[in-house]
Amino acid sequence: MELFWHRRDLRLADNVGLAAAADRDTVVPIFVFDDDVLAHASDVRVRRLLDGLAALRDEYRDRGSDLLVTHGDPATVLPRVAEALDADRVVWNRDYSGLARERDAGVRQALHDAGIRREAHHDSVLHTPDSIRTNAGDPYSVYTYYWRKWTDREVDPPARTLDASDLVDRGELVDTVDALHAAHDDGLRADGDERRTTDGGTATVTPTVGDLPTPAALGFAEPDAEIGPAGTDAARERLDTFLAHGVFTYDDDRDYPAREGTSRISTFMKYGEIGVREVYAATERAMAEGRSDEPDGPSGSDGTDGSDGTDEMGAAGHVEEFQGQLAWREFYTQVLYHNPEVVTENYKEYEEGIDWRDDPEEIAAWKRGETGYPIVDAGMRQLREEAFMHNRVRMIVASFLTKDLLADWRHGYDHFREHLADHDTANDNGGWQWAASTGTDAQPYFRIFNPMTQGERYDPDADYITEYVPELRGVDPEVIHGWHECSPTQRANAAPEYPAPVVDHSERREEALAMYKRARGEDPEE
Ligand SMILES: Cc1cc2nc3c(=O)[nH]c(=O)nc-3n(C[C@H](O)[C@H](O)[C@H](O)COP(=O)(O)OP(=O)(O)OC[C@H]3O[C@@H](n4cnc5c(N)ncnc54)[C@H](O)[C@@H]3O)c2cc1C
Repeated sequence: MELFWHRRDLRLADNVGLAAAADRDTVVPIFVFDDDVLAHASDVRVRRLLDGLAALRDEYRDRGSDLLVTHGDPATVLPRVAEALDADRVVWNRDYSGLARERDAGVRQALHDAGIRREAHHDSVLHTPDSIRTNAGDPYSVYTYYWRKWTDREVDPPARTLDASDLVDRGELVDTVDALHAAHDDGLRADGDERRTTDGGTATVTPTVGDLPTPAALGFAEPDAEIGPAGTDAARERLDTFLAHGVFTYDDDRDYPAREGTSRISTFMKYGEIGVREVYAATERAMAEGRSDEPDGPSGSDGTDGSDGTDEMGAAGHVEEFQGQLAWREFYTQVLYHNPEVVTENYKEYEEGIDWRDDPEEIAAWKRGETGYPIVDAGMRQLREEAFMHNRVRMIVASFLTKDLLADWRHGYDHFREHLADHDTANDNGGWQWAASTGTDAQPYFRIFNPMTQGERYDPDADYITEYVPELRGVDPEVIHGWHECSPTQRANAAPEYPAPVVDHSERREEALAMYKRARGEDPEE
């Protein structure tokens, strides 16, 4: 029997490590609540994780098995459980952040010391972080070049889905765990301290069969945000709906937050409830179907003339654009893998360092969604309400924090980390450093989003804005997009509850340029 350690791969389909274990022997799956990981978690993400685990456990139960659940240091728990179950091997899928790699090295060592075989697989990306490098052998720091190689590579098909015959029967699991508990109680009588975790907590090291803790038991509260459904079925439903319709207009719609123009699969991907090979294979099928549906035969990003009613890009081109987002995810994964310090440090250093203004009141107004810049406030409120924010709006609010409020990107990253259900260290950090002009392939420092024109262009009827900012409902979109130019009386007449802009964009733009010039060691007056 093999013990499979689930982490960010809460699924039985297209799970490389799980399938490899099942190809050799029957499998017992386990999830370990690790205090070191929980120390970086948030109410939103703990709730979402528990929902994902419940869906995973139900899939095991549907197959006559169950998920073992325990709490403690994996380096202590896993050898102990593996020994108790007499498992031949402990198997997991790799995680690429610095913290995860440190933890995994500790677990590998502990298993080695206990004489237990162990095996780690690449699973969460199509192409491993080390596999795509420049011709000189360096990791890529510019996405466009990375993408060219990424898109040329062969892709593995989805790994097989486990069925009941791959799994240890639930009854057997219950008996084994009962025996473990009995042995544990003997141990408790012997030394009285067996149930304590390495950091002195009160975790139950001995696993339960499928019992999930409440957020409170893990030290977290129920979040206020409405978090969407979890699990592989929900992920597939979302993806299928998107690939049947939205993907064929992806490049036209993806920047408009009021349209359902993107897949919204990021949270499922974050928890690994759908495998990336499965997603990719589905996009390839959509691409083939899109091509065959086009009246004049295949077309792509090389272009049709649009005269036949298809848009210029062609259906396949839209699908390829969507695949490009999967490549962004892998691009940022390899950035984090090769530069684990970016979690707290600028990727791109400025000679003199950036002298951020960091005004606490302005940052607080940004967090509350009360900056008086409607598109920014709508995004910040969507984040609190849905634990999600549209990509275009993430870029706008990130630019606003760093280049209008002149606040360090780390304030924004921490806030997103707390509130986003799809928070992914690599993507979140990559997005923030891009916006702050400190990252790989970054937005040049002199390119500064104008929040009013962004709102006007991407939410012309203010549908997105008024969905999340009720104070502006019923106000003419022109007034909304011109809010910064309105007089106090006009504002009081149109939407008395909505605040005036906290800063003047034009002034702050100049200050931002000067701040970055100083950071570059240049004279801001020149
Ligand atoms: C400041 C900032 C912070 C961000 N934080 C995160 C984060 O914590 N987690 C996260 O998954 N994405 C993050 N993104 C990227 C992007 O905003 C989200 O992936 C996207 O909005 C998710 O919606 P979707 O699934 O509908 O995307 P779609 O447009 O349907 O894209 C499909 C998938 O591709 C990936 N993807 C799309 N855009 C990007 C991107 N720019 N970078 C990396 N991967 C991408 C995601 O896995 C996404 O689910 C951030 C972007 C910015 C600017």
